[in-house]
Amino acid sequence: MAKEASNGNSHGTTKPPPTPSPLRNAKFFQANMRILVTGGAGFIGSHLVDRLMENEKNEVIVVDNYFTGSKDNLKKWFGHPRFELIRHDVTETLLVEVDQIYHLACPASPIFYKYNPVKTIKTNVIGTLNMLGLAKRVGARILLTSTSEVYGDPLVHPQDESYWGNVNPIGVRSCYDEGKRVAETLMFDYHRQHGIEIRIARIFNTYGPRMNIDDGRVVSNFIAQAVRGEPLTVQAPGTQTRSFCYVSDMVDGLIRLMEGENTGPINIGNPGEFTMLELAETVKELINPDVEIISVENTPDDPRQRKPDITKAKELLGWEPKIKLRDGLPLMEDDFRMRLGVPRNN
Ligand SMILES: NC(=O)c1ccc[n+]([C@@H]2O[C@H](COP(=O)([O-])OP(=O)(O)OC[C@H]3O[C@@H](n4cnc5c(N)ncnc54)[C@H](O)[C@@H]3O)[C@@H](O)[C@H]2O)c1
Ligand SMILES: O=C(O)[C@H]1O[C@H](OP(=O)(O)OP(=O)(O)OC[C@H]2O[C@@H](n3ccc(=O)[nH]c3=O)[C@H](O)[C@@H]2O)[C@H](O)[C@@H](O)[C@@H]1O
Repeated sequence: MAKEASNGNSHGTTKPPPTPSPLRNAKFFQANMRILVTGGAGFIGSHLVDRLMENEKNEVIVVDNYFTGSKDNLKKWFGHPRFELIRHDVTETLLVEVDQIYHLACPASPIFYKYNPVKTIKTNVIGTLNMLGLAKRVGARILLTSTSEVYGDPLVHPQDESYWGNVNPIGVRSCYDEGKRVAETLMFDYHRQHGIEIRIARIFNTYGPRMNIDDGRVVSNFIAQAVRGEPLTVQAPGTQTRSFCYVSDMVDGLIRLMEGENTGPINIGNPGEFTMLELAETVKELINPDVEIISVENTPDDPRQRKPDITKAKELLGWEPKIKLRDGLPLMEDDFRMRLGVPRNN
């Protein structure tokens, strides 16, 4: 029986997890860890798959509907005997036999999650329900990639995991932030009611190679604009802050959370905090000093400040980010220049 450590968030009596498949004790049992990654063709998911595939004991199954992800992100694994890719929408049930589930499937960029808000909420609620049902049937441990958006426009700064948030339930971002809040609730209800082993990561703004060029998120926008020689569009007022985590640090944090004994929720992010104006100035200085910085209209309910308190991640996972923004941006620039076909001048 797997031990489930409490971290103070796991209220009430917890049932033991369901018995894993009898194959686990079979004579010819193959010791590989079968890992499902939903949303594995996306930005963070594909980097996670790369890291999981480095371990020869892992078999990785990706399911994705390619709404914002792309097969291109995974092409180096096509044909690999430990890798499988399935076109599937998580709002439909899925029958696979796995030991762990990293549940990432959900559009993450505001322009994409607002494009079809009803589908976004279905993905968060029905998709998470389906993955929890799968975890229950096969006795798998499941990790949800939740978000700092569960804190809404936070009135507490920096945000620690005990803060319940300040979220507009009927706004244009609600399909995503309220959707993730329900997904977290479902995770804890399955944990308490059915003994499922759960892990919840609250991810703060993550950036790195493979983000969609027209993704709409701020780091990818600014880098694409700087590489193309276009003005950097700072949405007003520009004093709003974010904290940016490089994707390799994020993947490391997610794997530590999955492998550790704490349910979470645990903030995973880089506490270095920047205004959007500071970010634009840094991108301009590092990538293209000739570009202009302009102010453009913002979207409703944009959080005014965001910075993770990562005390819990440090203490419980022994994790903290290693890559500073000034070191991460040039790594992303290389990838964007290659995909945009714009070489460096020097
Ligand atoms: N990148 C960030 O800054 C950030 C911050 C907080 C939380 N997160 C969370 O991390 C996860 C991954 O984010 P990302 O930045 O890699 O985004 P992404 O858009 O690149 O990846 C999401 C993936 O999920 C797939 N997907 C979407 N809906 C699906 C559905 N119904 N069925 C199957 N697949 C579906 C997409 O096609 C895509 O491949 C998301 O759950 C997101 O909410 C990301
Ligand atoms: O980390 C998180 O929890 C969340 O962060 C982001 O949401 P957001 O912070 O709004 O991301 P961006 O769209 O990159 O916006 C960041 C800031 O940059 C500003 N911005 C964006 C784009 C742009 O061109 N210019 C610009 O100034 C926005 O107004 C906002 O204040 C992600 O897109 C969510 O998926 C994720 O869950």
